Amino acid sequence: MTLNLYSFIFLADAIQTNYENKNFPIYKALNHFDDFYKTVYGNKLWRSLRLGLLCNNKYCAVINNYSDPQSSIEYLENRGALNIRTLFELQYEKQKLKRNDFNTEKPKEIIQKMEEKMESLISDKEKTDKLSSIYCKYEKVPIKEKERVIIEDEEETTEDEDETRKSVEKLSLIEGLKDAHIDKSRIIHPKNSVSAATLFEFIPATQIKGLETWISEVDHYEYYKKSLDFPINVEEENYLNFPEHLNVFTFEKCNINYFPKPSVGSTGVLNGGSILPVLALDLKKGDRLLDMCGAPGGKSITAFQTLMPDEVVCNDISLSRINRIRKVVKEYLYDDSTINKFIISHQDGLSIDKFDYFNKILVDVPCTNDRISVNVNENNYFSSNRVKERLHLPELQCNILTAALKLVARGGTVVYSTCSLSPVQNDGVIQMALRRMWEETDNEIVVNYKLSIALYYFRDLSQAFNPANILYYIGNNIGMKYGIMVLPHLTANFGPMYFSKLKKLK
Ligand SMILES: C[S@@+](CC[C@H](N)C(=O)[O-])C[C@H]1O[C@@H](n2cnc3c(N)ncnc32)[C@H](O)[C@@H]1O
Repeated sequence: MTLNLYSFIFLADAIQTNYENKNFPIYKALNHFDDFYKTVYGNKLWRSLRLGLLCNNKYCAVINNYSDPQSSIEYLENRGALNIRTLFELQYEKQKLKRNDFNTEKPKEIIQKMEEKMESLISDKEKTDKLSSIYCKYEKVPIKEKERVIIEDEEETTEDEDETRKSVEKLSLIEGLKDAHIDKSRIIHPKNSVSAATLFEFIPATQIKGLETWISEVDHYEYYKKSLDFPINVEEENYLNFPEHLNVFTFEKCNINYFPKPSVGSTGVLNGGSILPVLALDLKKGDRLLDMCGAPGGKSITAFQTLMPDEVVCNDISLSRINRIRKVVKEYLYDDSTINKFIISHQDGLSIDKFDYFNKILVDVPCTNDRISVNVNENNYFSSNRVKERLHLPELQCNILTAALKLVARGGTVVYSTCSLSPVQNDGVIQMALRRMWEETDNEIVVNYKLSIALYYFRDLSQAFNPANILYYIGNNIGMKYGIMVLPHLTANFGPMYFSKLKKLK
């Protein structure tokens, strides 16, 4: 099914009724995000994200190599689904040809052929833009009165005005930095890593302790924004090793087809953004992977399906969620020889003490899970009995990430991810954890900048994840410093999914 205006109106109508009761956590969550994310993303982008969050999200199907992969692949291909690996490979090949030998006739022909092939696979940009403009104007989901007035009165900003605003923001950041006390003697690997000034400017989570009642997330964000700085010039790696045995299918932009219910064990269906943090792990033969907050197991199982790691430990603190992993594993990895390589562990991630054992750690931390928060009342972080827990999330996230950075073997990689749009839970936590590592250990950690975008220096999205733009709506100019963000969008309704890659040099 291809998305058109009518399906959009239908979707928007369907979601309206859920927001009538102001005591519902989903109403509170939406209200909170309206206040906070408008200041972060700007009114126009937030309205588009909001609509994406409120509509059905898009999925990916991961082929189970322990079932009958070939027939599942054929089945999905016949339904018009795309293998994400094929898209990555095509796009990389194109990039390489353009880079290496752009002047000879042959590569040009090949590039043209590839472009034709890509065009036949993905929707044309014109269609996507048209759709975006339709749903950005269409507002059916309730919004607060004061905001409604602003929206109605608001004039659209022109591109020129946007550029001016960006350069003013950039200038004020640079000005702010001039005043900062920079102790240059403490800067490690100035080219590759985070400067001391950056680390020390950020408000530590511990200082927020006890002040939750009066530091709003918006103020926290303002504080954090001040510490965005410095241009980075590193050798970039341009290509990602897409594991050859990992087959993940989805539909192109604007196509909102659903996957049919798979026969048990043949394919696993997961939120489409989830595959990207797994790819960021860059799994190699012999790796030992710890998925520190692993339940219900979607990412662990995807990592296992690469057939690369010697061992995958899927850990979680919650027994009920651990039981869910057990069920999923029974369905998907029923081969006894594989069970020994896929280990389920039930403990607090903070107390795991197998130091220097794992060379890859995934920390998919508990977070506000924005899509769930605005759609499901049950067990919602915005219910009144979970306020404190919610406000402590960045602190918990920072503790878990710091524990993973301490645990991972030297030379190893930690990938941090959330499904929140909040910069405090994303780049903010990375920055807090880097600061703690700096203070508490002698380790040298670098954020893998090949994966990051620095808005204020207009660096492009890294080459490595460039092909993902074909399927996902990736936030290119949204001020992300340490990671990549998949944004919800009606034409590609994945995410939100933020991920960042950190390496322990020594
Ligand atoms: C976002 S979910 C993980 C989803 C999972 N990675 C997947 O792809 O299916 C976060 C998980 O963190 C777990 N968690 C929270 N605190 C934890 C801790 N201290 N140690 C380990 N797990 C924790 C929660 O129980 C929850 O299952």
